[in-house]
Amino acid sequence: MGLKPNYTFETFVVGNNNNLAHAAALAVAETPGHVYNPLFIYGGAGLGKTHLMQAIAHFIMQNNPDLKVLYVTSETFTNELIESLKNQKMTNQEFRNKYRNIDVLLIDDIQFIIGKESTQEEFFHTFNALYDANKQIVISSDKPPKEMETLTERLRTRFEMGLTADIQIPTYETKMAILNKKSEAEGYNIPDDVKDYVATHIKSSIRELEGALTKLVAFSTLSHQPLTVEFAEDTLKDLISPEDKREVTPELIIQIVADHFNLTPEDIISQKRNAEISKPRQIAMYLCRTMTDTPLEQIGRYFGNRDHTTILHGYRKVNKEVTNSIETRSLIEILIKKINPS
Ligand SMILES: Nc1ncnc2c1ncn2[C@@H]1O[C@H](COP(=O)(O)OP(=O)(O)OP(=O)(O)O)[C@@H](O)[C@H]1O
Repeated sequence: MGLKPNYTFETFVVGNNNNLAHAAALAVAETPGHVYNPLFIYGGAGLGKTHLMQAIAHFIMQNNPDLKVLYVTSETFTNELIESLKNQKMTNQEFRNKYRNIDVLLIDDIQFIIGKESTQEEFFHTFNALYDANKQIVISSDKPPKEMETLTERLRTRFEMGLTADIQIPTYETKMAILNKKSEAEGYNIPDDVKDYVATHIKSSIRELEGALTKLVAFSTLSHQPLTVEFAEDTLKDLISPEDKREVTPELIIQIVADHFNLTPEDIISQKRNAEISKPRQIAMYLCRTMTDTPLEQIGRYFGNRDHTTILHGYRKVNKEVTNSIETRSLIEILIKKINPS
């Protein structure tokens, strides 16, 4: 049934992004069919749904070996259903026996069956047969039942009958704990500042977090280079996607421009007209126009409710200087690097 041996509760790091899902999974594993039925776990890609589902399967198989446990992806369920309808490999009766004569059904990535009517229909009957016999059902999905648009109402209400638990994006602390656990398990020796770099820059998926760690260790071993933050920056530049970089906003630009000229953001947005302030202010306006998609009216609001024509004037003035003066050009380049360091 394709279980990964290391997808157990022991290797699963609990953080506040997944503690409800983890507690529910453990409760279900300890007393299948008696607590939350079905248990519906949802969350984004690579956040640990499969790991948790398989941990339930491992736990039950170890502690309750008489129970029949079946873990499948909804893709396998669909493919086997199609085969059975065509009477290939298995008959429809064999299909039903396989999915109904069990004590625990764990079905991963249910979102793949929801667009297909005949599969939904068959799953509906499978669900009812198991549920009526007090058998445990665990389902995972990338979104909660209420957001699954093509799901039939009768399946939606069934999915919501037990407990719905989500897994969120991990916090920095959870990511560090996962990196530590994984390094320990694999015998990696990774400096703390490198782990900190990875945990700070990989934001949305634990799969990517693990991938980054493996890549760093492999590349540093192969190239005989020490594992430093600089090495990590260079090696991981393709993995760190634009959305993982910090967002450039007018506020950030105003802050950085103010810092650069030893001013405060309040100076920049003030009505003061002396050149030491008005010049940096126009540079900030220029950078807001070129580095963000914020409309001029909105930029005006960031600059103490100035009119959009004032912003446009500031932008044009600096733009002209950028074309004509090397100093202004290099100043702008420095500021752009400070705003968007990668
Ligand atoms: N809390 C955690 N502790 C330790 N490892 C974790 C944790 N969460 C996820 N992982 C690891 O991250 C990787 C991705 O997890 P998994 O495959 O379970 O994600 P998923 O949510 O099922 O993703 P998908 O929706 O793409 O199927 C796995 O190697 C898993 O072991």
